Amino acid sequence: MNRVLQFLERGITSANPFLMYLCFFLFVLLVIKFKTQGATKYKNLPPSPPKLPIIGNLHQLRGIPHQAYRALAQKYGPLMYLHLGCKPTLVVSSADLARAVMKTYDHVFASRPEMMFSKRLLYGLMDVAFTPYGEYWRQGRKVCVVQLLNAKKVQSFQSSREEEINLMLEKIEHASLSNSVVNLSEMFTSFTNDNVCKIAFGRKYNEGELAGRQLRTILNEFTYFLGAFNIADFIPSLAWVNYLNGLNARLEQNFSQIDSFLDEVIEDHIGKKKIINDDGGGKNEEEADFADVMLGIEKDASTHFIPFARECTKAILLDMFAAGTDTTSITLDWTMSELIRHPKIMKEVQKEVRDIARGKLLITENDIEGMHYLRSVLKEALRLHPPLPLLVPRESMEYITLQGYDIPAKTMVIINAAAIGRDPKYWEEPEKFWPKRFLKNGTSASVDFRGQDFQFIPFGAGKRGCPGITFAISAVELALANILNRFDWALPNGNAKDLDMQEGFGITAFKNTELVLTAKPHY
Ligand code: HEM
Repeated sequence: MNRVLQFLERGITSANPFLMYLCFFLFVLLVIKFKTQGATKYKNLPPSPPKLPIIGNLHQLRGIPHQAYRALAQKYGPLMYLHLGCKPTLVVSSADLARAVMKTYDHVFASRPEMMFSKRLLYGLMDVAFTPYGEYWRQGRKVCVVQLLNAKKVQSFQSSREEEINLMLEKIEHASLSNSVVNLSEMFTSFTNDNVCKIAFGRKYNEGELAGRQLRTILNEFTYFLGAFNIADFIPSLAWVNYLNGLNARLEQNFSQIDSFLDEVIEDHIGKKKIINDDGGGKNEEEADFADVMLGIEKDASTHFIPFARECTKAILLDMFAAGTDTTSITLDWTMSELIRHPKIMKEVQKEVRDIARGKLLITENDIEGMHYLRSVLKEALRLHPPLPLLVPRESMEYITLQGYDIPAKTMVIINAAAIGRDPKYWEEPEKFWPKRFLKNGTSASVDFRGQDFQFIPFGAGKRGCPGITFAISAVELALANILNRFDWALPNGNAKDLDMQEGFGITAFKNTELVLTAKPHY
């Protein structure tokens, strides 16, 4: 969010002198308005750093947001009240407070703030992840869980997952036999995209190099907008800057590309005429994928409290894609990066995997059951590198007091899962990659990520907690076990300790540079 100043600067300097004067005039008006505003009616707000007129605390958020919030929390405490422009924001940075927000007062904090870019791209927030709390959210989430994300469903996708893993292994083998390096980041992205596409849309939508690249570019742009800093959300009177710097045009272009893609998916499904009812009562239940189910619901509105329109179908399909692909491939990226930097741990986990595989070329899900060390490695990577370090922002639905402080209704709530995952109060040697902490007799043996242990919340918790945990974990474990079983991995050149571990800037904490390795077949 330190981008706010650069952003304004870019928008303003690219304009003509008249616009610069207009801008200055508006700024003066805004300062006067700010100065003359009555004092807030809440006197006992949580601690807050000093703020500036108009931008509030935005200027204090330099660099990667979760790191900036963590640095501020070290000074102002785990419950901090910021003004991000005009948006009052509560930043939570301790496990106890996260429990208060996501468990004790979950019913108060279960909504999401409205952000303009998400609203435009998600058909007016007709999705699940960004939609406000209410009956529409409840029903949308239920459909996703019942039709796609519950344990039984996830298990039924096993063969599809294994097929995709096999294809990834073949690609890696091909690269290794031709002495080429393997761009693992790219492999993980296409594996997770294909896995979700096949299960949710019935087929892959990236066949052919060009189509694949185009789809990925469109989706990258989409994810960028979901996490982009939008001046209009925080200083609405400066919304016009987005016209000047071209952001609005880019947004519209992205929306129209995504909409065309979803039209194609839907046309394919209507063409196949295998629409079923969401209660599973239709004829071709066996063949039906998630898109079919959504279209069935659209047709059969009588089964629902709120009728689903075409926009709802599109938004929810998009949600599954957006929520389920990047997060999963980022997890794989960081896990392999940590293993490369820790060769001893890499050897230990490979030994466990290979002892269980006993020469099998394709590990199946049944084999994973006994791989406790592999699971600890994955947990440790999620602890140090939660793919959504600030989860997805929440919003309070009514006034409440927290630890004696006033929290007004409609306060945006940011939970710093990344900072909590490294809090020395809960973690021994918190900065160290040490998977054994999660093993039997380890210091965090009983700690899990399913939303009961608030020091470890990479998937969030409570009503808005991630419903895709089982879907994600089954793909990640299977992919990891197989690539560790089949290949020995190394950096093409250089010392593993020098591997770039910088994070990129966005809603997801992706690795700033791609992970490129050499793979040597083990068998
Ligand atoms: C490693 C992979 C994943 C991670 C780390 C992750 C993490 C998260 C987090 C932190 C949230 C917000 C939780 C909160 O506000 O308390 C979330 C929400 C959500 N996730 Fe995931 N997720 C992953 C994979 C998936 C997958 C595979 C799907 C579906 C295919 C999915 C679907 C969703 C949905 C629909 C929501 C919104 C829930 C709501 O607002 O009610 N996620 N996820």
